[in-house]
Amino acid sequence: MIEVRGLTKRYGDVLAVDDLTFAVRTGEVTGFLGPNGAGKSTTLRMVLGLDAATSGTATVGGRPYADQPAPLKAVGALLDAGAVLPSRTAYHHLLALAAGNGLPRGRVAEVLAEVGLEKVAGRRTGTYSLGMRQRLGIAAALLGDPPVLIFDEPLNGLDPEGIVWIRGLMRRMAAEGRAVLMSSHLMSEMALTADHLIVIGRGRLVADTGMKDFIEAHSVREVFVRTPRPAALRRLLAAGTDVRADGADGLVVSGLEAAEVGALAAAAGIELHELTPRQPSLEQAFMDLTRDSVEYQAEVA
Ligand SMILES: Nc1ncnc2c1ncn2[C@@H]1O[C@H](COP(=O)(O)OP(=O)(O)OP(=O)(O)O)[C@@H](O)[C@H]1O
Repeated sequence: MIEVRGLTKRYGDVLAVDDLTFAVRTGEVTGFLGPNGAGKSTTLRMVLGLDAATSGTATVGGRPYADQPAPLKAVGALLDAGAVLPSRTAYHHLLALAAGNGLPRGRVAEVLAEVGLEKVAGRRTGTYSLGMRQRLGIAAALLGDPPVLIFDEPLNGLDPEGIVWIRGLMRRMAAEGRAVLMSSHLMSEMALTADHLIVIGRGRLVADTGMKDFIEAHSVREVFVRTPRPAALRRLLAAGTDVRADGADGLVVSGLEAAEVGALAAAAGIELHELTPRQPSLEQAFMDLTRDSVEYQAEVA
């Protein structure tokens, strides 16, 4: 439903998006990941016709955004939740959008209910919190009941209840057969929400793969083990195994399963107080994969 082919954007000397090709399928939530400055927002702006591509194409449902006869019915997007007139009420903001796009007024009440803003719909948006503005932006995206939804950092400013709500909304929109593309830097939430991932770094495609495959392919399986004799266990495990200390009596072992570590320790008579396989995380996989394409980085101990 969203197709990006050879998409490139140059700002002077900066190659913000570099020959990017990917597709976003219906019935799935696709996570759009990349370090700061990777080119995510620039890509989304080009898909939505807000920025002209230097070369390449981006289409939604087979057409460039500019050629959509009814854009809000083709694609709903939340890019910048601040882009609302502060003197307008949420109700009038949505009503103006509906009128301008030939949508029935009844949709306004429906989407306000969907995002939980009915009670505050008569307030000026200038008085809204960031989380309320995010919800209003999502209401606007849903107004035309589009088959394609694009959300740039929709979790910004949302409280824990709001984050869980977004997760449910995205999953439901995908289950209804829509294509949902969402960017976020919150990896734990992305891991719970997305089925598929598009990862970019310095404007280039780094990965286009299923969530599970991505985590498995880019993370190392580790086992945490606690013992009163860490030095003895370490000597035992040394050959071919990567072992590092974690606290006074803990070791993190990669390259062996928990059962193998347990068996080796038992055979040598080394007492264990804990033996825990560590689940590989999206965060770790993402950081390992994009380490070389991070532009702005502080040293992390
Ligand atoms: N209007 C512009 N003029 C010049 N350079 C720009 C412009 N917009 C973006 N860039 C540059 O293009 C690159 C990609 O920026 P973009 O905002 O698309 O990244 P991003 O992946 O969305 O980052 P973040 O995660 O920080 O939001 C950056 O180097 C940025 O400085």
